Amino acid sequence: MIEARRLTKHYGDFTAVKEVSFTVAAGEVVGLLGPNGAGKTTLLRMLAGVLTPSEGEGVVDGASTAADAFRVKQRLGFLSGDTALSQRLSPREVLTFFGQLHELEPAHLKRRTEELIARFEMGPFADKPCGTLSAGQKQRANVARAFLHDPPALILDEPTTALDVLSGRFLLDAIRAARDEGKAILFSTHVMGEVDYLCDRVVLLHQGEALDQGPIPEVCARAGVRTLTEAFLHYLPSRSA
Ligand SMILES: Nc1ncnc2c1ncn2[C@@H]1O[C@H](COP(=O)(O)OP(=O)(O)OP(=O)(O)O)[C@@H](O)[C@H]1O
Repeated sequence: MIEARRLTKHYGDFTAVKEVSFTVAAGEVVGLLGPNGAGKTTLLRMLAGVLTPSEGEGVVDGASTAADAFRVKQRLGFLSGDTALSQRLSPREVLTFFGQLHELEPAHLKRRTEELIARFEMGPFADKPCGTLSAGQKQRANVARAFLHDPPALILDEPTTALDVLSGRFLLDAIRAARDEGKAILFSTHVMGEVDYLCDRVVLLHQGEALDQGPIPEVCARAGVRTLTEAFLHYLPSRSA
């Protein structure tokens, strides 16, 4: 459903992502893990079709990010780390605006907007200008926007950023529910607890390279350790030199 095929990104002489390949199947949550600067955002932006790879390609639901970026945007919900909501519009207006861009039928869009406002507990602030909302409230609106057109694939860049423990848990449960509906979900994080709670498989990224990938027990077993944090530490000394 989501596929990275030898994705590579050079910024001048610097290689931010190097020949990374993996897949995310329908009904699966894959965690992209890596320390600051590992290349997670760069990789996710290439897969979402908003950043052109230097080499390789991304595929979402059969559509190539290079050849068919429009279809990729139809089939994908993308939560970007730097999404800025219009300061003057309310979350309800933002959802309506993006639903119109996705050409959702008006009655369906209205129902879907109400459903997401209820599901993400946005009622108390749904009609306030986004410029007046807290970071966590804005993040809920952004997540609702990614879910709006009910895409079969979701790419979420550090979705729990700015959320308190309760809101974060609430979002992780929403991701699980989406997985159970058969969606393919790829999300990035450096919070290992989220990964244990949510992920069927992980991709460990460091300095632009995939160190290992697979189900958590297998990744840990290959590194000869018990936790993902230890798995990272196992690989890092030889790479950071
Ligand atoms: N436009 C750019 N020009 C040059 N270098 C860039 C650019 N964008 C990102 N980089 C570099 O590429 C590397 C990977 O950045 P990226 O934002 O993908 O990492 P990340 O894993 O998402 O980090 P974080 O967890 O801190 O958000 C970093 O060294 C960053 O400085």
